[in-house]
Amino acid sequence: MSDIEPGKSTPPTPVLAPVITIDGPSGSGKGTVCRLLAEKLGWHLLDSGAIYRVLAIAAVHHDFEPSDEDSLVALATDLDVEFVANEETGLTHTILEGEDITMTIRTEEVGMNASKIAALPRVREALLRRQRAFRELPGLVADGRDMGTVVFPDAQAKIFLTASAEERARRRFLQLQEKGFDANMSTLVDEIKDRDHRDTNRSVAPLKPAEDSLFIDSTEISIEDVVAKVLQFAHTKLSASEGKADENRI
Ligand SMILES: Nc1ncnc2c1ncn2[C@@H]1O[C@H](COP(=O)(O)OP(=O)(O)OP(=O)(O)O)[C@@H](O)[C@H]1O
Ligand SMILES: Nc1ccn([C@H]2C[C@H](O)[C@@H](COP(=O)(O)O)O2)c(=O)n1
Repeated sequence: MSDIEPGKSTPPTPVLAPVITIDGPSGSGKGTVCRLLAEKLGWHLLDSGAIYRVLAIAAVHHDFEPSDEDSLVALATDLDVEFVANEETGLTHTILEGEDITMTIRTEEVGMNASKIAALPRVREALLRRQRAFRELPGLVADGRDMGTVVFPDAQAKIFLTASAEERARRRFLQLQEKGFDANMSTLVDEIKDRDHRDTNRSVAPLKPAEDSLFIDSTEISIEDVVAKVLQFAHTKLSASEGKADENRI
């Protein structure tokens, strides 16, 4: 027997927004490339690293140890965070428990703490729904470590973006100098390698390329060329997936 009552039409199937994922290690350019891509396409943007960073700051505010999984899961579940776009500055402000933490979330120290709590399986689980809620029409560009492997395994186009540790440290060095901070190249290389090791070797959702991803090494490629490569790949994949959807409809 059919579930549909006579005279009533079939309810429309909800349309899942398309997703482009860019995963990769710290400083490979994911954030920059995702932002440019989202602007070009007019799509939403998920900076998943920012969520782990906010949680790391909240943990310090609440005096929780990075190993206190129960407390961190509770904090992650009810995390009081807002990402507010400022049209004038073009900046997205991060507001945690009413406090603007936009300037503090980008430090290496916060990145390292985020990497530590991100290794806890139940913390990752608690943040899944929050990340998936960013998937809205017309589409989403998602930046992180496990976007293509765990959070959006059905993404239409997956990219793994990397660069040598030395080049990533050099980029971070320039970024810090621009902001007027002191930095030391060899310390930055060590910190980057340390974070890579933790993110790659954790038991849950480790940093690795999804099997169906395009691998780009940006060590010697400009930002503009990386964006062009990603756009070309995404167009091909999105056209193919639209074609498949049409076939299934016939
Ligand atoms: N291909 C590139 N060539 C030169 N500089 C680049 C390239 N890609 C990114 N950069 C620069 O490197 C710095 C780091 O880039 P970005 O913040 O996008 O990296 P990320 O992968 O998002 O890092 P994180 O994961 O730590 O947030 C920025 O200053 C950016 O302008
Ligand atoms: N999808 C993600 C995003 C981030 N993390 C963790 C690991 C990173 O070292 C840290 C900070 O991320 P960044 O802002 O530098 O991209 O957060 C993760 O495990 N999974």
